[in-house]
Parts: sequence; structure tokens; C-alpha cells
Amino acid sequence: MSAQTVTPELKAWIVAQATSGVSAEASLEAMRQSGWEEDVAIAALESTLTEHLARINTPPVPVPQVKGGLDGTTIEIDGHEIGIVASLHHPRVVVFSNLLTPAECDEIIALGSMRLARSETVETETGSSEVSDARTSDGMFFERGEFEVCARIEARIATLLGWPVENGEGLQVLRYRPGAEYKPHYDYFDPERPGTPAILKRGGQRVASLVCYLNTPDRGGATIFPDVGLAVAPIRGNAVFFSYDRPHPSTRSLHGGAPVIEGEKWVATKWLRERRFD
Ligand SMILES: O=C(O)CCC(=O)C(=O)O
Ligand SMILES: [Fe+2]
Repeated sequence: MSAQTVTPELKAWIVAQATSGVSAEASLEAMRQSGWEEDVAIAALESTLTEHLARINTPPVPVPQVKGGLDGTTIEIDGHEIGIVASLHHPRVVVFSNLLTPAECDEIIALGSMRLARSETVETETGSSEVSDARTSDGMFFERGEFEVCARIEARIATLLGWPVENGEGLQVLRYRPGAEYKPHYDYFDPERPGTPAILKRGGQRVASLVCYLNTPDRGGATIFPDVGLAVAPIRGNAVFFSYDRPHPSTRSLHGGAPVIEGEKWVATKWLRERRFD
């Protein structure tokens, strides 16, 4: 007898059927038609859907919130005035203007470029060509507080979102050249993946992202939220914040960086964890 194993692909298919409104009976019938024994198919459906429902049921955790709420148009932090441009409830998205000054954007680009250049050399030396087509940008991470400008931005973000500096990962800088993109993805760590428990030991889950635009590309490069058809224009100094109170697609936090058409796009992403990230 051929072993009938429940592969991740089959699980994904079962969940997709259920979420698109196909009845369990119809899915069972389709599985039988493609050669599954009925009892094995029922067990696969039952375990997969139970697991799926349990994840939807994941209790929400607290997430960062904008200081003072979203009623105002500006928020002042240490003499720096940040604008609230737009917000959305589900997914929770807030677009800010003037989160970073032009000088801060330039400084982060300058500091980031040095390390991008270095990592390019390393890559060519080892001959490793790990070009993923999901993310065609180049990136680097700063340590938290690595430079004065990093610490200043981190302190501002912590105040703006009421979330401790210690719960933040170091800023990540990405550079997209024309044609580069970041396909839609979730920023939380997929609870299904075997490596996730080890990652979560340091700081727990990611609960929010803040993508800061360091320049304005000539064309393209919006941050997109496909579940709700939202596109945020990348404008220097602006930033898009989004939070997700559980590691689940029901947060509608699926997002990506649309292809850059002309010019370069530079962003600094700040991820916030549930707990101290040391
Ligand atoms: O470049 C963008 O607009 C999105 C970046 C992003 O999704 C990330 O850094 O996780
Ligand atoms: Fe992302």
C-alpha cells in the first residue's frame, strides 16, 4: 500500500478549500477521486482544519499604538513634529509624514551604503549567489543604537508608538534598484515553521513594522497591502506603520514592496517584538 502522507501542500490545499467556502464533504470527495482512502482523507481533513481553527483562535497580544490616538493631525516628540497622513483599522495601518528629517534619511543611507558595499564584496568572494526572487533588494542591519542617529530615531519611534526601545530590532536598511521588489509576505514568524520556536526565544513574536522611506523613487516602489488593495507611496521622510496582534493572515497584514520602475528606493524598517530583544 502506498503511504498516504499529509504533506504541507495538501494541508495548504485543505485550508484553501475551506476558506474559499468549499464544504468538507466536497473536499473529501475530491480527495477520494484522486485516490485517497476515505478514512485517511477524513483524518487529514480533521487534523488540518482543527489546527487551522486553533490558530485563528490564537488570542491577540498587545501591540504598539500611536501616542495620543489618531484624532490629531500632528504629534510632537522632543520638538520634532510628525504628521498623521492616513490610517486604516483592519489591517491596522498608519501613514506618517516627517517621521525622519531629510538629514536623518541621508545619514542612514550613507551609513547603510557602506555596509551594503561591503556585503556585496563578501558575496562575490564566496561566489554565493543566493538571489531570491521574493526579495530582490540588498539589505543590511544596524545594531540597536549603533550610531547616534539610530539611537535618536529609535527613541522617537519608541515614544511615538508607546513601545520600549529594548523591544525593537535594529534598523534594517534595504536598497531596491529598478526592477527590484519585495513580494507580498508577512513580517511575523510563521508558527508552522520548524525554526520559529528558536527565533521566538529572543523577544517573542514581531507585533508591528514601521517602514521608513529614506528617499522618493522616481517611479514605482509603493508599499502594498494586497488584502485591502492599499498602496502607500514611498515619500522621503514618511513612514508606514502596521501592526498584527497574532501571527495569522486574519490580521490582513500581508504586504510587499512593489517593483521600482525608475530610480532607486531606500527604506529603513523597524520591527517591534513582544518583549525585550537582547
Ligand atoms: O519596501 C517596502 O515597501 C516594504 C519592506 C518590507 O516589507 C520589509 O522590510 O519587511
Ligand atoms: Fe515586510
